[in-house]
Amino acid sequence: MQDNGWDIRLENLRLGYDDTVVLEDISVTLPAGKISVILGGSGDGKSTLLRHILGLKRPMGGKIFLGPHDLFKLSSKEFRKVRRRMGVLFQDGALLGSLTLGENIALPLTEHTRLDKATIQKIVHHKLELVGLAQFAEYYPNQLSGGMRKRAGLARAIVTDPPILLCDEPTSGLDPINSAQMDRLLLDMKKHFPEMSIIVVSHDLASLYTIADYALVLHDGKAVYSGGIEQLKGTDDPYLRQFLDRSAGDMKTPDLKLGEEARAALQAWLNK
Ligand SMILES: Nc1ncnc2c1ncn2[C@@H]1O[C@H](COP(=O)(O)OP(=O)(O)OP(=O)(O)O)[C@@H](O)[C@H]1O
Repeated sequence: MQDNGWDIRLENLRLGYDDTVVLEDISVTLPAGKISVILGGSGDGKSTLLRHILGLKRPMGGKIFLGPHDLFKLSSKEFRKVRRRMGVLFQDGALLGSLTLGENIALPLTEHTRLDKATIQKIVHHKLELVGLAQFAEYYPNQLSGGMRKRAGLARAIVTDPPILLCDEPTSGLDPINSAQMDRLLLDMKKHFPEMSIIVVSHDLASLYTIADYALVLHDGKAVYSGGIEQLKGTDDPYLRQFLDRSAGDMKTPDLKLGEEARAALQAWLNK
């Protein structure tokens, strides 16, 4: 299976659940060797798109190509093979509490490969080094901070050197220092794996400006922007501007008055 540079190509995608269409007309290529950030407001379909790219759900229409593979045309054996070539960093790191960090990170290799123990240990150590956790291999997840658990989740996601790395809200729940560290790590991943397609679902605009080469913005069931980050920064599209400037647009706080009578009654009760 050729692993070099898997672009993710979405062709005329229509995604949804039962009779409800969530996203339509999505035709975008998320390029290999770049960090693409998928942005959108709550409920705009980011997780839905991620779920489909992961092959967990079949599109209502259109195609998803991962590198040369037309995801939903593969035989079940090929499908499983392709799935294994996707590293996923889940929001909470998704580590198993009963296993040490080293064992957690080794898991995809012990489960899916016949590599010998010494080789697995070497790979695990290398990945832990990449995320700055080499000395914590024997620790259990509950002995680590949230930021460290996310970094460990990243080490596990890349343990097989996958051509595709999908990260779901990698900075959510992290303080600014840990968020900046995670951004740095994702940039390091790009350097270390120059052909990897790194896809990040995020709400975090600071992180977007730091890590993204490419952005896909979802809104109202459509891709309202797909392209380079520099063009996005300079956009004069009103929705995108509002989104990027985090403004509430022309929404105003309504001028509601409680009314003298109610205010007086409240005051009287407070003074009792
Ligand atoms: N399993 C499901 N069954 C039916 N509808 C769903 C399901 N999951 C999500 N939806 C609907 O699909 C739409 C998009 O949801 P999705 O979770 O993809 O948005 P999101 O952009 O990831 O939101 P958030 O940022 O809040 O996580 C929403 O209207 C949601 O209610």
